Amino acid sequence: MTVPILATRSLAKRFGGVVATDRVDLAVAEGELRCIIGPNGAGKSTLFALLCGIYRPDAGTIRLKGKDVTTLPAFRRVRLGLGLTFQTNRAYHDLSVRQNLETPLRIARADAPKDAEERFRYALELFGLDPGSELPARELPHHRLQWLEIAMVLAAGPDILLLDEPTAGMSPEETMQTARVLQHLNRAGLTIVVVEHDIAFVREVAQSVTVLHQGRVFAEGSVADITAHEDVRKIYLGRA
Ligand SMILES: Nc1ncnc2c1ncn2[C@@H]1O[C@H](COP(=O)(O)OP(=O)(O)OP(=O)(O)O)[C@@H](O)[C@H]1O
Repeated sequence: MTVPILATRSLAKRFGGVVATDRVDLAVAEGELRCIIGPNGAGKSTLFALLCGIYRPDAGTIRLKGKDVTTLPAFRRVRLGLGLTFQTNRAYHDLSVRQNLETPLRIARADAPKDAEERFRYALELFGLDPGSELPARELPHHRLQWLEIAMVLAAGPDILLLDEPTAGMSPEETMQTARVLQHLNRAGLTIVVVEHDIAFVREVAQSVTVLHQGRVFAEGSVADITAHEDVRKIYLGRA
């Protein structure tokens, strides 16, 4: 089997007496589009923070492109090819769209994948973002600001995109458009992992889904498998 681009082994994180992440094994193959879902308090945000390097795990390991990154801070993981977007938008609101995009382009990774630039241009086109726009980012509507942030991350040439609830605060139409763009980018070769609440979005994009519940991997499979899974339905209804 080829080495997964992102993998965890027995990953665990507790906060006092609360086990937020409990022996999580995750293996994301190159080229995959994986959604990580789960009901409130399932441990999604904690897992995301562990994968980014914001939290240090209490136990277990994280490998990125085969390299053990468990103790590496976020910026070192980004240099290795992890592209990150958070729930709070990180674009510079006082800078123009052009300036926001130029900054990450200047610091693009020297060993970025060869088609990274092409993917970035493709994303701009799909999102309808003009890289020469002098409009201050703060004047963009919320969904376009989120798209700008994804484009900024792509400008740096990641091998894998890790997104935390990218459609939070978007209308159903904006959510579906975001889903379609991520699908296109995935078909263009980008590996994408999305932590997401919105089931309609997950149905639209995911090839594979990991369901967390009480910090553990509760179920894993295709969208069809997961949506038909009786116990998954129960945990969403709070009955498991
Ligand atoms: N910093 C923290 N201190 C204490 N407990 C925490 C902390 N962060 C998370 N937890 C607890 O860990 C568990 C998992 O929380 P987490 O936020 O990761 O879940 P989630 O799936 O992202 O939930 P939501 O969908 O509501 O955001 C919860 O019981 C939560 O209360």
